[in-house]
Amino acid sequence: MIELDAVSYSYGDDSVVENLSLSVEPGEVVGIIGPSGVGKTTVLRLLALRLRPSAGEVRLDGQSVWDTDERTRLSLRRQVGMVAQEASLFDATVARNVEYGLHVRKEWDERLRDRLAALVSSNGTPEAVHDALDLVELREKLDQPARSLSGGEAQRVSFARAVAYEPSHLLLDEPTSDLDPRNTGLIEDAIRDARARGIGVVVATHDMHQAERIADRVAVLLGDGFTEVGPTERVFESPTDERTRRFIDGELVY
Ligand SMILES: Nc1ncnc2c1ncn2[C@@H]1O[C@H](COP(=O)(O)OP(=O)(O)OP(=O)(O)O)[C@@H](O)[C@H]1O
Repeated sequence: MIELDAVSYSYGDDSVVENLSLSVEPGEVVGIIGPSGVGKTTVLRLLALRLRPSAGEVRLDGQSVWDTDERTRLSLRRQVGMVAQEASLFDATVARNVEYGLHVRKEWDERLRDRLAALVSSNGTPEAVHDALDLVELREKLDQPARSLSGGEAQRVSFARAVAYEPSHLLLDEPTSDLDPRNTGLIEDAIRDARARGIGVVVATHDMHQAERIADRVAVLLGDGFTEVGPTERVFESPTDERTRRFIDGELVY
């Protein structure tokens, strides 16, 4: 479980979020919804253990991440996968791109090296790569150069790369913002599959309908903090906070 406990963050003197608390359990999808520029990416980077909060505590499985030494923190960080808003694939095949996540782990983790050796299938591509590409329905593109993919396919490969090394948590920043309905549906299905595998998923989105479709719980980020965190249906149907209600009803314009 990842927990933010009364966390604040500032870029220089500019405070972005204050006193945020949120926990993400294995096997649940949490939606972070809020208008553009409110700080959703910042919250994801705090959850990804990449930004050190200016106040408060970030814990992974009960361990206070910023109170450990750097080596421990790096190993904790490798348990958390993050997919940025823009797909950033390198100029190689789809399979090599997905394998990349495995190699990063492999360098640092001897146990995974052994496991990978056992998993390599007959054509030399680790089974985890096939499996991850199946999740986004792109196995047939294994040998295709990544540069030849459509935008939607590239997003799906980025997703596959992040799940390939089986993170305990997966953080997705606007995963479908530029995608057509079919690619959006495929990514949303892959999110549900990741949840079924026990991964704790966080999706930052300004698309409230998407949050309604896929999130078990939502955290509504307005101003410098969460106005409300709770089960999706309850928050959408009967928000307890007046600002949440106005945001959901489209009355709050940013
Ligand atoms: N590296 C940075 N240095 C200074 N300010 C930053 C930096 N990154 C983000 N900000 C500012 O912090 C605020 C929150 O940004 P953030 O990217 O977290 O918002 P967001 O909700 O993810 O936005 P969007 O939905 O448009 O991606 C913005 O005002 C942004 O300009």
